[in-house]
Amino acid sequence: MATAKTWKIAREIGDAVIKASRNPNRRWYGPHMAAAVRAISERIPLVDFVLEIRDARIPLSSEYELLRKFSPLPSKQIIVLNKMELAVPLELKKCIDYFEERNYLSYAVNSHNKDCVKQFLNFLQSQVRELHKAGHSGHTTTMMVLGIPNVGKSALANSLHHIGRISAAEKGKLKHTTVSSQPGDTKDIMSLKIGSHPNVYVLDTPGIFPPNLYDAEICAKLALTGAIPDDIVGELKLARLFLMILNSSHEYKKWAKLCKSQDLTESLSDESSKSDAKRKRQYATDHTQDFIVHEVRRVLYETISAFDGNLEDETSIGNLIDTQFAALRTVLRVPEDASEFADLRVASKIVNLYRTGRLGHYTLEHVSALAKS
Ligand SMILES: Nc1nc2c(ncn2[C@@H]2O[C@H](COP(=O)(O)OP(=O)(O)OP(=O)(O)O)[C@@H](O)[C@H]2O)c(=O)[nH]1
Repeated sequence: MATAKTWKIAREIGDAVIKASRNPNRRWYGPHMAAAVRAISERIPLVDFVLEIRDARIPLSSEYELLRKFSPLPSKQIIVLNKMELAVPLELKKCIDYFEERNYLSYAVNSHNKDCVKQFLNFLQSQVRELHKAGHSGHTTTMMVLGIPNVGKSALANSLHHIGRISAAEKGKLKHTTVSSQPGDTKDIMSLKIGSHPNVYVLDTPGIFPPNLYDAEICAKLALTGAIPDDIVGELKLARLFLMILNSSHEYKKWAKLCKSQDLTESLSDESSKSDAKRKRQYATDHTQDFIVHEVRRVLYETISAFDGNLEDETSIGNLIDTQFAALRTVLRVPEDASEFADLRVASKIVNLYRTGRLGHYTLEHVSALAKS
């Protein structure tokens, strides 16, 4: 995953996903996906651009394989590596170079960042101008946003629509396409205007997987990044896989200063100190979440640093993860009486912290692996 190593737990997760995809009661490729594929295939010959959205953490595994099945395809196809802030910056740069060397147009973006979306919009406008110079005669340019579930298609379409250069009257009637942390929530194609003079529209589409998934390692990456519904695998396994990756990476070393600097837990418990009381007010109100993240990082750093087992060995790391789960219960304030579900609650929070980028940057596949394909 983060390295070339394939963990046993990753294979278990991948196998569970493949099994679910073939279970007639669980299959996500149901009638709604078949209908969405039909609707996309009818409209795709009419659009000027395709924006293929991928997850920057898994730039290959999040490929939208179905794209090659549609015909005719517009000549302009852009690979958009979304959630760029969650990936390792150097790996992202290598990935963009990798696509460029193979004559793919690609662009990295964070759909939640206004400046980043503005720059992307400028890039799209330049592509529209190129299209017009090349003889595109229409007054309207249409781009279709495609991708597997949960890669951020709707979030990007919304951000482009909100930031786009459209008239004040139109700004008063802004639309929203559904953004959700659950995969598969976009059900229909929706058109959003992102520019005027000339008019530019994006068509947001439902996320689609191919009917059958085969590769367990790819499926594990899709599950960890949130493309597959969590209940198929269970958050416990996902959290353990993430900790496996974290424990065998160097990311945690960035948190060394958290232990060397003042211990926030101790300082917060010292009610008599005026400055501590001030800090406590700060963290107990608006910054509770920041404080928890700080503490989670500290606990992870300390448990890894104190570990004298083999960080290359899965069974050995498994023991470390057990210790981390126990230590995280306190930090994450999992109530004592919830012991039966305590690990589940810890797991759920760890998965959430990972997916929102608060536990560091992880690119789960590297250009060296891509180069083999
Ligand atoms: N960190 C981060 N999260 C993002 C970004 N873009 C989208 N998200 C989050 O990713 C999740 C999925 O976003 P959506 O826009 O609903 O994804 P989608 O591809 O339209 O999903 P489907 O409806 O399954 O096709 C949501 O929780 C978003 O807030 C991004 O650039 N960075």
